[in-house]
Amino acid sequence: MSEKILATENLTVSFGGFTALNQLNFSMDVGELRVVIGPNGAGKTTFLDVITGKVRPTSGHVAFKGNRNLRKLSEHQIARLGIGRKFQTPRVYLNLTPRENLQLSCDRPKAVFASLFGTASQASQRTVAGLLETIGLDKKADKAAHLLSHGEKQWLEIGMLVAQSPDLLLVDEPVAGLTDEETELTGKLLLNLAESHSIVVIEHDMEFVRQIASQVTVLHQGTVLCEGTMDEIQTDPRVIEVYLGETPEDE
Ligand SMILES: Nc1ncnc2c1ncn2[C@@H]1O[C@H](COP(=O)(O)OP(=O)(O)OP(=O)(O)O)[C@@H](O)[C@H]1O
Repeated sequence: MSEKILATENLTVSFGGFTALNQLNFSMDVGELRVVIGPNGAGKTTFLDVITGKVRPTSGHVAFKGNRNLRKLSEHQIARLGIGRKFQTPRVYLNLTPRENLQLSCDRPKAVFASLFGTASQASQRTVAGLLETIGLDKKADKAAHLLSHGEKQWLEIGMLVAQSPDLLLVDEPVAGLTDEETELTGKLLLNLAESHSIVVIEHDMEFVRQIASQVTVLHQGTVLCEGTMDEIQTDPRVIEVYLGETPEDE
């Protein structure tokens, strides 16, 4: 049996009387890139919130690398176990350069001191140089981050997450507000990272989902409606019905 990086078991989250996640069972293998889609309010963000410890499950479990005891851990402790999350809006230090942002993310908090005093180790300098190339910002490495486009800031933040060597990357709507060209480059970046990371991507842009996804999970009313390849889910009558009789591209 293949090793699971992430598994949820009958995961339920209720906010007062409202059930945002309802007995959700989900699992993915180590090294997998999984895209999670679903109509507005399906529970996608809550799903990420409960994995990262921001929201506590009302019942059920989240297991990360086989560890079912996440419930007792703080958000910070869960992050340190190896889960990195990319929020929709980039959170980079705008007055620092991409190189400095990445240096700060490598091996915190030691790197804060090292990068402030210009003494980053050769190993961390090499890691940063490699990351700058991976995220396509090597030519803009030493310009202030506020001069970057929205897409470039998104890539920088993805690079900052990768600098912390997470085992699992959670990426929430990475192409919202990006140009078509930036969207395509983001897809290439995620596919490149997927060669060495396990990644969950939440996304609405169906063309982008088709570009990156081999396996798609459709959430609806807090539970898994179906899973499969993009071709399988796009022709699944349940998915078509959930998207109110429209094709998922219209979402
Ligand atoms: N803290 C909260 N208190 C009450 N209800 C909440 C809370 N957080 C989320 N919800 C509700 O839970 C449901 C699922 O929300 P969630 O944000 O997870 O959906 P989503 O699939 O990410 O939607 P979208 O695509 O619109 O971002 C929504 O109806 C939302 O209003």
